[in-house]
Amino acid sequence: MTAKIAIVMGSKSDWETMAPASELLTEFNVAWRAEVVSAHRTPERLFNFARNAKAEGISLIIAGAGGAAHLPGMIASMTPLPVLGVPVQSKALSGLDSLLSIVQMPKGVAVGTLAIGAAGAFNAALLAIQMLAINDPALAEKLDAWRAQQTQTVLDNAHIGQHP
Ligand SMILES: Nc1c(C(=O)O)ncn1[C@@H]1O[C@H](COP(=O)(O)O)[C@@H](O)[C@H]1O
Repeated sequence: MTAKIAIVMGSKSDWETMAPASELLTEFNVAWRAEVVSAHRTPERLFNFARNAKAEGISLIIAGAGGAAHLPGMIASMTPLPVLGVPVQSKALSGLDSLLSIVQMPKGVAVGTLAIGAAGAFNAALLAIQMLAINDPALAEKLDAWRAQQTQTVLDNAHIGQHP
């Protein structure tokens, strides 16, 4: 099965952050593939990946990077596919550097930026599923069920305490 979603990251050390995206996609049976692509360390690999992603059947790219996180923006500059950027938490600046370098794109090249860390990666996958569901009724039905279940879980645990 050809991957619909590509999850790319600047370093193997980002996988712990990005893995929740792959887990949610698997839960929804959306085909994905994950790989390390670094704008800084492997610029030619970045170029090849971004230039070929659409022809390879990818619909959407989730790109995570930390620190001087130029990866999502550089991919977005070379492909018409939507790119969702995940700021990976950095040691020196706790991910604020990653967030700002992903979110502050120049007008005309878009990256949809998620929250810092694993929750951002998870939500990137959720957004990707929501986008694919627009033209996939079976996926939309699964998504509705997933959301209803999430709401029910919160309601079941809504009572925190009382006195008397
Ligand atoms: N931000 C980027 C890019 C890039 O944007 O091209 N390539 C690697 N990195 C980031 O460097 C951090 C440290 O990487 P190492 O753990 O390999 O030293 C990672 O969070 C990675 O995303």
